[in-house]
Amino acid sequence: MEKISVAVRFRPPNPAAAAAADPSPAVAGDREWRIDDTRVTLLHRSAGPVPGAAATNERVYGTVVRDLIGAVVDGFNATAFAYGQTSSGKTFTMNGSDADPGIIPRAVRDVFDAVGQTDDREFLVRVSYMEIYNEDINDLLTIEDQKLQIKESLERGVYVAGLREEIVNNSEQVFELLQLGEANRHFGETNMNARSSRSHTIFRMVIESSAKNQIDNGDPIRVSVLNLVDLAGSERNHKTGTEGVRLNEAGHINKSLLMLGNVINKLSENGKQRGHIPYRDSKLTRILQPALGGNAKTSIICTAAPEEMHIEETRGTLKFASRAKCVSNCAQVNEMLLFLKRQKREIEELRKKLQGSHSEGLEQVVLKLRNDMHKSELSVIVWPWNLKRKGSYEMSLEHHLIEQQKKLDGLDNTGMSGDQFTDSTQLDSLKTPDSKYIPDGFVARRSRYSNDVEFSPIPEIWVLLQTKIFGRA
Ligand SMILES: Nc1ncnc2c1ncn2[C@@H]1O[C@H](COP(=O)(O)OP(=O)(O)OP(=O)(O)O)[C@@H](O)[C@H]1O
Repeated sequence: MEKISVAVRFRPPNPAAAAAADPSPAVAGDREWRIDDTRVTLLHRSAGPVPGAAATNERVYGTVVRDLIGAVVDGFNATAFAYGQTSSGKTFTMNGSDADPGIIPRAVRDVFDAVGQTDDREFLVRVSYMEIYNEDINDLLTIEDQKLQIKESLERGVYVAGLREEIVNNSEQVFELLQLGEANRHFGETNMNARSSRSHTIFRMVIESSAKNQIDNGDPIRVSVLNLVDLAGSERNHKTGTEGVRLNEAGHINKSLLMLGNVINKLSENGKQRGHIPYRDSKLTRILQPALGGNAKTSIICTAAPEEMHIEETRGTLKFASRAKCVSNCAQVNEMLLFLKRQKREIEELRKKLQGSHSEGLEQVVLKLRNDMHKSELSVIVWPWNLKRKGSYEMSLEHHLIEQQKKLDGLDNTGMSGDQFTDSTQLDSLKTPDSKYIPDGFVARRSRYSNDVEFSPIPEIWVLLQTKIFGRA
């Protein structure tokens, strides 16, 4: 069991947004936050200067995210997300600027650095990028608004059906995809933020790996998922001045954040008292379920605005931080030994049959093996990996299969019932590693999920023990 890591970050004062939200002259108020290493208190100005070193994205990343990346490459699931009121710096924290890149670009580079430095394993990395906008899930890597559905299966756990996943080999490819996703993402102007996120975004990297030259021994494949999440910010309509479309968006944003708060509250309660955890109350909590009390290492960066006028929102954010740091997760390396062994055995069987057989029984053998592969969801899940790993061997094997299929098609179609045989689309899917056929999520062993939470008291919200708090410059 491992507690969720929480950092609190105060952005620098933002006079423009503050003035828009409160046109009175005393924009910053008479009081200021005093920020020590693990403590935040509101003081009158007369109490003296506000301490706190400038918090760069580099520092935030190094404190609560960098370690997650090593863990993901080792096979653990991990999630990092930014939470806080509107204009408090969530997007700045996740995306950053050219001068100070945020968590996402830093994580992407570190993933590929770690992959490059791991000499004894081979890797396959896929990425996806989605947003939850007005409770609809959109794929940011495609142009249309697809309104994707959340599904659940024993093999995959909770996943988003139809989400595009791209195989990537280096950071630059990922940055191109991120750029595409950013262009499709919903932003809008409010009084408090000229470029306010109107949706929650989830950038995901799926990392598969296997020990080099060990496939014959049936070594396990590791599949882990890294989620980097930029939440939309809670907002008060009288401050943001929203109406019409923006008001409707704000309603959805606030509601889903409330649901997230409810899940965190429940998880932070005593195990015996907390009862049902309402993950299903919003798409956000459903998708983040493994990160909240489940099989993942999780870090949360709570962002806050320093102006006194935002005291209530900051208080709410600190309260959320206090609760979140009491939640325990149960992260384990995700390995898939049995499935790999089974697939390997099938392929070996096929290869031997194809080598030794010149009889008409060959067709039946091919049918059976194809049917077995079709039935095995996991063989689809590891398909891109296998294609990469065994390269030309498997491609030639497939080519052989397709040739056999064509022959059979020409000879006798009547023997191929729908559930027994693959159609031409499925044939194509086996022929090329088209991302359309790559499953969306990872394979979760649900028995490994645990909602157990260690019980510890919620501290005073002004005293966030062991929480790293970053002050302003
Ligand atoms: N630590 C920081 N250093 C410098 N500028 C910052 C920092 N944090 C935020 N800003 C600036 O403050 C403004 C608001 O930040 P940002 O858009 O990241 O807020 P947000 O929390 O994502 O808001 P929303 O919920 O409305 O999307 C931006 O102009 C951003 O560049």
